[in-house]
Amino acid sequence: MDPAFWHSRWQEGRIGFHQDRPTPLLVEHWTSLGLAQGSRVFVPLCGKSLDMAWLASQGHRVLGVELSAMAVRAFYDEHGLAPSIEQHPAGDIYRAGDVDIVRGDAFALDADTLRDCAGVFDRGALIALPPDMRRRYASELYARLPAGCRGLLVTLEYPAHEKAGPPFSVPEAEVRDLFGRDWRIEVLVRRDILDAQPAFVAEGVSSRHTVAYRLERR
Ligand SMILES: C[S@@+](CC[C@H](N)C(=O)[O-])C[C@H]1O[C@@H](n2cnc3c(N)ncnc32)[C@H](O)[C@@H]1O
Repeated sequence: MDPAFWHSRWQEGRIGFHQDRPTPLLVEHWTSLGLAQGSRVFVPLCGKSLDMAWLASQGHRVLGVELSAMAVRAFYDEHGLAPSIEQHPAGDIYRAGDVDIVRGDAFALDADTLRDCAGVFDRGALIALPPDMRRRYASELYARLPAGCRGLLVTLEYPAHEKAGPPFSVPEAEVRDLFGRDWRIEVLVRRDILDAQPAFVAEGVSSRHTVAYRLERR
């Protein structure tokens, strides 16, 4: 899961994680977070996700971070936007409309950059990382988000011995272990998605759920 792994996924077009519509759980549950119009939302490991455009359409300012320049450029191209590009301590920052994306390593983002993020949306981010990186991700990156920040975290759960990640299975106990000290955690929904994912069934996976959590930074 080092940068070379993700760069080659983008270069070779192996981006099965990309969805051609906003994440349904985002659309269903985002308003329950009660974030104000105009507030800034952090989208870690954002790819070229349509979730960023959807959040902007809801009146948010969006801050994404993504390793792959190819993904960042594709996001703006596909929305007919011509971003400005400036230097940022963590990499280049692309800006257009209400969506800013830092092209760089999420772990290099400092607290100052994340200070005004009132919200965070995490889909395909925590679960894209292997266990040791998930611990760093929670204890370093999420730790830089400000008190009161509210988030929607989407995870996957499946018998981990039945398939190698990514995406990794991240059970509720691990979410509570990673985030429970600094974040209030509430399960919003746990949904059985095995029937909707024939590729997983073909690989021998016997159960698969997606879980949406509401997070609130203490
Ligand atoms: C599984 S994809 C999910 C992308 C997006 N969240 C979505 O739902 O389509 C994970 C993304 O994280 C990016 N990534 C991986 N490690 C990263 C890091 N340390 N910093 C920034 N981006 C990273 C990859 O290039 C890839 O685009």
